Amino acid sequence: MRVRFRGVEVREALLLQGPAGWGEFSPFLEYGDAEAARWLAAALDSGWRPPPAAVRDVVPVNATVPAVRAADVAGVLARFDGCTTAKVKVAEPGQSLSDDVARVAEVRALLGASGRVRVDANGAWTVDDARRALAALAPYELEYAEQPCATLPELAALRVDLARAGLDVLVAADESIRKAEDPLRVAATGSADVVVVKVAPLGGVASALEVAAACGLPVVVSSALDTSVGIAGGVALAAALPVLPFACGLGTVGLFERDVASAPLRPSGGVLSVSAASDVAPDALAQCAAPADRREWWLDRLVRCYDVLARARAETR
Ligand SMILES: O=C(O)CCC(=O)c1ccccc1C(=O)O
Ligand SMILES: [Mg+2]
Repeated sequence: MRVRFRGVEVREALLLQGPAGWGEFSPFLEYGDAEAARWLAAALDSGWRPPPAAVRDVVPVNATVPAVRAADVAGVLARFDGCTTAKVKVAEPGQSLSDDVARVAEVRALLGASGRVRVDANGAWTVDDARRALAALAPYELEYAEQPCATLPELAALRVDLARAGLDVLVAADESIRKAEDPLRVAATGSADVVVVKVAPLGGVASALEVAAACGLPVVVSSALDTSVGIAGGVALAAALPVLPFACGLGTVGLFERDVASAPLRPSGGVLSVSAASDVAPDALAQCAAPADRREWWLDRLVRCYDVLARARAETR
């Protein structure tokens, strides 16, 4: 990583190659096998099943701004060519609301009035914190706040509070979709206006497409900090959605120092092209190769997660 992002400084991924292409298995290191197994289902889906039919040629992409100092915002935005929407991380542990306000103000100043700015608190705020923070951020006209609070009842309560306070900011659900037993509860309980849909944690493009359709809410496709292999899955999902009202969080290859593809899937002119082939390049792969002990760790994890999937499939038979 160029900049530390959600505590990650080195991003690790296991890539596998199937008859339909490459697949990425890169659950975060702290995830247990049950959660990581869904990411494996996505990798297998990508390697063994062709993507769904695309209904668009390009996918608009947002810049992703980690919880950096305001002075470092320009350098981050420069890595997202032509992106006029930015997602800004807020509520970082150890930082204060004034850090968030300064970072968001800088993003708004650099994007100008026609840019779109959203924030992501990763569930760190209470309902009161969120109302206070979103009031302080109101001058910067946010398009939405992603996972402002952790739970569905809090998100639902916040939506009511924001409306009462005349604060006109949409609430988006991310963790409440990707880490939930039942991702459809977000929509069913009126807990969000927008849903963030990620291919890997939802078990693949086909199942993410089903979740998106069943939610019946506007969808933003976002990355899980994937290599170009995983990003290609996000692009396939975004390309297949009947409507795509927001820029997608698929520009994150720009946060990496290196990537595994010959032509890394980084946005140009604010978009990713749906047809852009991104072949895994042997020399790029070699440059990203993990040390032997990490390789062993990932292969063990792969075997354990495959076992989780195989057992789940045997049960449903
Ligand atoms: O949405 C984006 O702009 C990029 C993706 C992103 O923020 C992300 C990437 C990996 C893990 C968690 C998150 C997140 O949205 O919280
Ligand atoms: Mg998020």
